[in-house]
Amino acid sequence: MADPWIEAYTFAVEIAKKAGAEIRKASESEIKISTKSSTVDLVTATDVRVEKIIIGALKEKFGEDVHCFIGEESISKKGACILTDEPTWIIDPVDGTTNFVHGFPFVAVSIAFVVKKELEFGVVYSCFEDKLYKGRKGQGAYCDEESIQVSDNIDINKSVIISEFGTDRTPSKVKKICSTMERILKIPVHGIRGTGTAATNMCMVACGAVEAFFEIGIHCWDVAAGAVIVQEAGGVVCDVDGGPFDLMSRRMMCANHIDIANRVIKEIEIFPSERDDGQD
Ligand SMILES: O=P(O)(O)OC[C@@]1(O)O[C@H](CO)[C@@H](O)[C@@H]1O
Ligand SMILES: [Mg+2]
Repeated sequence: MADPWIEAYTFAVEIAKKAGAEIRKASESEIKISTKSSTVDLVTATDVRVEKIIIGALKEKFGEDVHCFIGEESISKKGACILTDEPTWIIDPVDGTTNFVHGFPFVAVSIAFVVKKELEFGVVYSCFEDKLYKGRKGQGAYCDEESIQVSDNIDINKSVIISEFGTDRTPSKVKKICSTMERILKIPVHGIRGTGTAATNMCMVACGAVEAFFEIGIHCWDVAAGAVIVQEAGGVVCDVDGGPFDLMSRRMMCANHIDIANRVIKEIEIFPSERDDGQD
């Protein structure tokens, strides 16, 4: 049977690179900053413009009303993200906006494609590193054209874990995030890192640079593409309580091996987070 999504996969790689070039060009001019859910949840005109470029190119290529779209900067204006069985693009045009504003060189374009609620493929372009990560269901994961695999280290005491502080400054949440970081450090692990973009963090798991990444408070557009790439690189993706991964839950754990995931999960102090789809 012909591969129905190969053209979409190839085009996603092409448009991610074009979007990355736009981000690099925009970084050379003054960046005007606005805020969203909190004073530290930043958005710029580049986020909005790059998302329009990506969605516009996809609609031109595949037809105006053929696919559905969940984009960070368009959806957030309308509220809940409703994922149907229709072929759907899940897009974060600039993952790591704070980094983009500060010139911290980890900024990713994240494009995922979901069919019948199944992740079909994911593309993450780290545009200042000029590294293109991609993964297709059943067809492996790559960085540029090189096949990538998760780390083979299953000794937690020899692991590096990624997590983030997020953009919610509610004191009770900040306390739980910091306490979780302290508990993980004291396992002990070799270190805790964070690039400031979930998509790139997941690619660090996929290419074996770290053993695990988890975060509560991310959105579907931050992790959809990375989830495919980690799974296709031989890793596991689940909920922060060890249950099945739920794309709309705004929480995620990914790791090179279930034993590492479960060991880190023991230290996570979970706090509630509204779902992307608005369900309870
Ligand atoms: O708003 P952005 O930049 O698209 O994404 C937000 C984000 O970069 O912030 C988190 C850090 O807490 C990341 O995990 C997540 O990807
Ligand atoms: Mg973003």
